[in-house]
Amino acid sequence: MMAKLFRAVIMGPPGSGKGTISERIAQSFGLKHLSSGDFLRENIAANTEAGVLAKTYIERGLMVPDHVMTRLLLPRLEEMTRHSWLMDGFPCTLAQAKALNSTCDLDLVISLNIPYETLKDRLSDRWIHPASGRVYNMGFNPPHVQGRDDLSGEPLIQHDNDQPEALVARLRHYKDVAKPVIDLYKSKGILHMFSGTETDRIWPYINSLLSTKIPSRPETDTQHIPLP
Ligand SMILES: Nc1ccn([C@H]2C[C@H](O)[C@@H](COP(=O)(O)OP(=O)(O)OP(=O)(O)O)O2)c(=O)n1
Ligand SMILES: Nc1nc2c(ncn2[C@@H]2O[C@H](COP(=O)(O)OP(=O)(O)O)[C@@H](O)[C@H]2O)c(=O)[nH]1
Repeated sequence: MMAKLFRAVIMGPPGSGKGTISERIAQSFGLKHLSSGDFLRENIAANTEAGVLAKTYIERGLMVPDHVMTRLLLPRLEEMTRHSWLMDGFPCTLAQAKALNSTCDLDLVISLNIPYETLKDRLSDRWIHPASGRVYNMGFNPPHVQGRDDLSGEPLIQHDNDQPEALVARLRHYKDVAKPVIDLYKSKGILHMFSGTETDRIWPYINSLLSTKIPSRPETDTQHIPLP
């Protein structure tokens, strides 16, 4: 018999560790990690209609509008009816949360609450391998060779909007748009908030929460199937 499917969302401001923790969850529990940022970048690279549109916003440092995000993400989730997944970076707004609600029932929402100073330090030190989305931090998880991706050896880059000047505005925006989303999930009784300054100290709590919700690794046999 197939294990019950499990659907979760991870929320948090830029730099809060969504990507890092999502990778740990995917590894430990066999959920598929869906990253809205990676998905946007794939669509931009493939020049899809929605990708071309999304690019015009991202290039200007703006959030992609709700209707573009939902048009991109919801069909993808509908293809995932037989998978357990963890979504990172979507929903960002109440409109996105409502659209997601009409597509599927979430089991759990993780919200990361990390102090501003910590976010600032982490992001100014964040290096990314653009092709894969692999993320490094010069202190926390440095690449084996400085400035190079561990697997491909290709150069790492930094995002301009990870620098402190852009961060204050990004955080303010996150707080404004995330509040009603967090309230919605709180009212549904599925929100779990984690606070702290170190991923390694938060992780054991998330790990034990998920262990109570996902008794055995679901879909261990399908987790390596490439994304549809
Ligand atoms: N629901 C979403 C998710 C993402 N984006 C946009 C804003 C980002 O600039 C871009 C890339 O998404 P990422 O999640 O990869 O962006 P960051 O890495 O900059 O965000 P974070 O720092 O939160 O990981 O897509 C958006 O408009 N709406
Ligand atoms: N110093 C430090 N860096 C961390 C920690 N957790 C994550 N990072 C790094 O902080 C940056 C932001 O993390 P990321 O997972 O990309 O966050 P996201 O923006 O929420 O997806 C990355 O460079 C991570 O490698 C931590 O506990 N300490």
